[in-house]
Amino acid sequence: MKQVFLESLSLEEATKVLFDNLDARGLYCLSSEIINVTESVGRVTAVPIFARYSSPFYHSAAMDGYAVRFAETFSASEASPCLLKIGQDAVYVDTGDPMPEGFNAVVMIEDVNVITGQGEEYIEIYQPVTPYQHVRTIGEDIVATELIVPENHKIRSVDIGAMLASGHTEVSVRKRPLVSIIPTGTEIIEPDVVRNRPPNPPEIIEYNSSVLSGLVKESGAEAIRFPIVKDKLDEIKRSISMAVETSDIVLINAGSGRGSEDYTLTAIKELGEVIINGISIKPGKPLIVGFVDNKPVFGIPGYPVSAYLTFQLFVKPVIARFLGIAVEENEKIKATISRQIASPMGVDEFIRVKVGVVNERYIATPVGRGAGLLMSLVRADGIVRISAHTEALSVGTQVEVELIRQKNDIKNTIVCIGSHDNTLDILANIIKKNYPKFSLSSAHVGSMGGLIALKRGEAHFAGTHLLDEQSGEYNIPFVKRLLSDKKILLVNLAYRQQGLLVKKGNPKGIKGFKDLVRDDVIFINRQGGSGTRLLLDKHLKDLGINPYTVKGYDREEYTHMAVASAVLTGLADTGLAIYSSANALGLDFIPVANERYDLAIPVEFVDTEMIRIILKILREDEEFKMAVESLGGYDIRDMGKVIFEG
Ligand SMILES: Nc1nc2c(c(=O)[nH]1)N[C@H]1C(S)=C(S)[C@@H](COP(=O)(O)OP(=O)(O)OC[C@H]3O[C@@H](n4cnc5c(N)ncnc54)[C@H](O)[C@@H]3O)O[C@H]1N2
Ligand code: MOO
Repeated sequence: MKQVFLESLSLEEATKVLFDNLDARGLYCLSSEIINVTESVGRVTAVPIFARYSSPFYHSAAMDGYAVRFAETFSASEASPCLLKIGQDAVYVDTGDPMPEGFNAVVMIEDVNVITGQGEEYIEIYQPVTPYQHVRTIGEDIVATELIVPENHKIRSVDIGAMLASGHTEVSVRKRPLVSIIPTGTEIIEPDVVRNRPPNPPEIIEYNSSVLSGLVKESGAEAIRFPIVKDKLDEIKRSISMAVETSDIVLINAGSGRGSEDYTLTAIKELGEVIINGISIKPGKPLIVGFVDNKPVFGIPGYPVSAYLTFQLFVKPVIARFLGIAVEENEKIKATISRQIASPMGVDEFIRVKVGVVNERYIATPVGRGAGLLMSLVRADGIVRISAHTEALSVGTQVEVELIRQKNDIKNTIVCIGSHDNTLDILANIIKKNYPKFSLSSAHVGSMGGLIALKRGEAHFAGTHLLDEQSGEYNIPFVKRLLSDKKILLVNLAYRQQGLLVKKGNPKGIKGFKDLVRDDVIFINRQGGSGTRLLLDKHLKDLGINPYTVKGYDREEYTHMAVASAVLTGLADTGLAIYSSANALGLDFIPVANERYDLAIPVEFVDTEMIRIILKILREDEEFKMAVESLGGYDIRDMGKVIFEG
């Protein structure tokens, strides 16, 4: 059965519908269970915990020394010390010892002088002792009956200590919600299958259920992963029925769309009731929510980012409700957006961003937007919500970013915006390995985009390889022109070979740029403003080729690897990219130019720890040099050398 309509609710409407339904169905906190206090970290108390005993529960010595009766020391002074007989008027105690009966103060061992006379030992005290000096009195820490932690409190290690100290060995906690996760899809295979063979089309390695399981555990619940279910209505219904019997919440992953093999909606409808069928958010639009046997059942969309977001927005709050706690919110910061983002009206869009601190401003750079791009989440530092009423965010707009990484990590992120080069990944790894406090974030917007980012103060450095048509000189003319108001240091990273990538064996017999106009040759281009694009345009111009006679000239990719991948998968016959990308994917390479790739660094940053680390690696790190050379196609003779300063 094909279902075409999505009655999309807004995020707020959908949230209200869900929680109203939970209210109406009487679904609040789960019941409780008794567990050992020692195993209770992370659990949520179901009752308030009051101290059974005081701590300490007897007066005890707080210091090593002598227990005394303070009244006997009133007259003590330097000139006439008070003499107390050990064993009678002074009793030796160690820290923590119960105070001997009748004694009410302790003098530290370093403040007395022990003297011997007539076979007896005495201590000399030089000043009066105050009542209960250096004595931990009963209940100093915890007084019997006092509240240790309230109900609905997430237990931390220190709480465990206080519960034990006050006489509790067991604690009543909320049951962990059991969340069943059912991956669906005829094309989905268990990850183990690819241990011994590569995956074949149309297979997809199943990973969403593991991501969701992790999120479930992080939210304080327990995950039960069901076996993969094929796209068959009966099988899906059977799994849901089993799941609702044993769990509190059910997640069905994929099949929430409206394709011919998407059965989630029908399955929930036939077993129970659907309350939400689509929401106006992106990604995550096809979310389905229903109830089967009074248990919430979520149809989580198949695309990984959609799955992640709908979990965070809808499932996590339900887990929190079942646990009786408030949803833990991530920290939010204000940041300046470094790239224009258009967003459809009427839809709340969630953009993943990288965040860095440049010149004491938070800068947010969007990463890939597709709902299928799991790496956009792996790379992201935060998420920006673009409201349904906003059509576009222009460069420089202040936005609120919900952080999904620690603020401190973000402060120690070295921000590189500019041209893409595979060595930047190696650099990122060496930085993390040798200087774990720091990390490198590189956004690939092309050489020109990188220089513009430096101009706007949005990056610590930019990778650039811009060939000036007139002078034949790399980078310097562009830095002078675009960054005339800034002092810039150009430091060489490497010389690298650019060339045409073709499938192994060069099936179309491509020899050079002249072949790009052939009818049977489809090209894949790089985005405007990238150095590679300028290189192509210069060569086409020199050869008198009109770019629009090149088929595929208007299809743009953002990285060398994306070009290589387009050639490998047959989306294009050829594209211009660096040798290492051909090498990485086993493509043939027709060299056309040897270009200089430099790092443009604003002089104001040269003395920062971040840039000192980068320069040190370029100049001294043998491991880095070897790794770059092993990529192939790089000449590192000038690596780390200052090419220009001005
Ligand atoms: N004609 C339309 N097509 C689609 C629409 C639409 O409105 N009209 N919406 C798109 C959106 S938005 C989403 S999101 C997806 C929803 O897809 P489903 O929930 O039906 O999921 P599938 O199509 O079965 O799978 C999509 C995709 O997700 C990956 N996947 C699925 N399960 C797993 C898993 N367990 N582990 C890893 N990856 C998984 C896989 O790449 C699937 O290809 O529909 C769009 N289509
Ligand atoms: O809305 Mo879908 O969830 O973008 O991927």
